[in-house]
Amino acid sequence: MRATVVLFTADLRLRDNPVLAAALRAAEHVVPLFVIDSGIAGAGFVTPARAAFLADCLADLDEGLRARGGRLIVRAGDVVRETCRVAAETNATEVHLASGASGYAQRREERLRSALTVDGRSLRVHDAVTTAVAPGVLVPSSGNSGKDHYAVFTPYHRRWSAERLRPVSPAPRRVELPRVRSLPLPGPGDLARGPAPAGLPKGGESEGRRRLAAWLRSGLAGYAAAHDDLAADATSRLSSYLHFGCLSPVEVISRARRWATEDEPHAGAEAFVRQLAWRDFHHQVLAAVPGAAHRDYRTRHDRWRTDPDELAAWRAGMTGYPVVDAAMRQLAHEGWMHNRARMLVASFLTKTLYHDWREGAGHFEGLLVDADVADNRLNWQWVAGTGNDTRPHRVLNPLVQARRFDPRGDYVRRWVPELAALPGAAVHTPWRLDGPARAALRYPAPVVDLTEGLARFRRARGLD
Ligand SMILES: Cc1cc2nc3c(=O)[nH]c(=O)nc-3n(C[C@H](O)[C@H](O)[C@H](O)COP(=O)(O)OP(=O)(O)OC[C@H]3O[C@@H](n4cnc5c(N)ncnc54)[C@H](O)[C@@H]3O)c2cc1C
Repeated sequence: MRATVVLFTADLRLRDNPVLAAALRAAEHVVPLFVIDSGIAGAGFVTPARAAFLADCLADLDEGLRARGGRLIVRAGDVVRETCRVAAETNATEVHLASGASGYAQRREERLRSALTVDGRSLRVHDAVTTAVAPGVLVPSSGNSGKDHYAVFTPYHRRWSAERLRPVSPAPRRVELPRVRSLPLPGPGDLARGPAPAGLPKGGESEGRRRLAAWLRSGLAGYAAAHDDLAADATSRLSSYLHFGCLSPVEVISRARRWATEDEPHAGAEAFVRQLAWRDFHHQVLAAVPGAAHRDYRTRHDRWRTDPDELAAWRAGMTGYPVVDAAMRQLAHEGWMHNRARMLVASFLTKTLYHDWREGAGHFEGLLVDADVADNRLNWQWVAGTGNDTRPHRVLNPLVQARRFDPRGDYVRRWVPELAALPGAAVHTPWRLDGPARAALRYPAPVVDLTEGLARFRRARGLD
């Protein structure tokens, strides 16, 4: 019987997975393979939070495959060597893989293609698996964008919105496997050392689908009005499920759009789908400019400050600016942070303190479950003004942001217990308390004066 291999990467799902569907069409026997990739672990990308989430994803995928007559085959080591080995052991003629945007994913694809060709096998790469619209599909005809990608979101979004998405496909009924050796399914401790954050969500396709259904039922309607409200926690929290591919972006978008037309055109669905366009936007930028993971996309000739104490205070949520500290503590506790909070802590680090965006991106990657090279690195660059923001020098004032997006102070009180007794918006300005009340809080004084920070940034960028 003919066999083919599916190499699962950032597409850990059975439903609406074009990679798996194509492999099943191509051969009677399919080997669903996951390689615990020494290259990814070696790059420090498998943190305790992501290891715990990934272990859940693999267990759920295995369960789904077993219910269909198969199971997940697990190997460990160099991803190319192990994949070729499995293909040889099972006499597979083809390997199927989802395309990826990062430099690592692009190199993996090239290496795999050459190694398989040497063995007389072929690699089939599938697009629109990890993104809704594949990088390179939408290319600007002219203007202030790159040649092979859009550098500005608004025109990209216009084209993206008009794009017809492929139809959503169901999970396969049966997956038949040839005889093949597998390692046991890894637990979190086999993938990374150290404890995962206490507030970590469960990973996997089943959990992702439960959350998507609940979100469409009772979250989406209020999204446009409430998504920026820090205390309301009114966003989908689907990012980690999308990052690991437990959910298909095509399916999420299609269901949100269908929900909107059933319930008449809806601002909530539109605003939500727009955020998913941002995701594709960053992926197409990174696919065209993989070096933007490490280098300025648009240099501003910054000579970033280094101050280890300031950086440590920012990381620990001890800057003396309550909304910044609340967000940094939420990150440490949950492995997730609200988008508005990500923007304001990133602006605080890169503009008010004027530290290198790579410091912040690296810290986020150490803790975020949804940490994604494209979304993390390019959002950091967007906020730092070295990326695709059309207003690269804007600075978010944490006090103004706090009053606007946490007007009653509930978000801060939830995450900064030292300040829990301060009422209403007074929680945002603890430095205004008189001496003894202030000292009793055991909460640090601000690490920087906002006016001075702003002036320093403007001087550094040559704006004054
Ligand atoms: C400095 C910084 C770093 C970030 N790092 C990441 C990251 O590593 N991984 C990641 O998935 N997102 C990242 N984001 C984007 C965004 O903050 C998260 O996707 C969002 O907070 C996830 O919560 P949610 O699923 O509830 O989002 P929702 O508001 O429900 O949005 C729905 C989905 O749209 C996508 N999305 C939303 N906003 C953005 C955005 N600005 N850019 C790209 N995609 C977006 C996500 O997939 C998200 O799940 C970052 C943003 C900033 C400012």
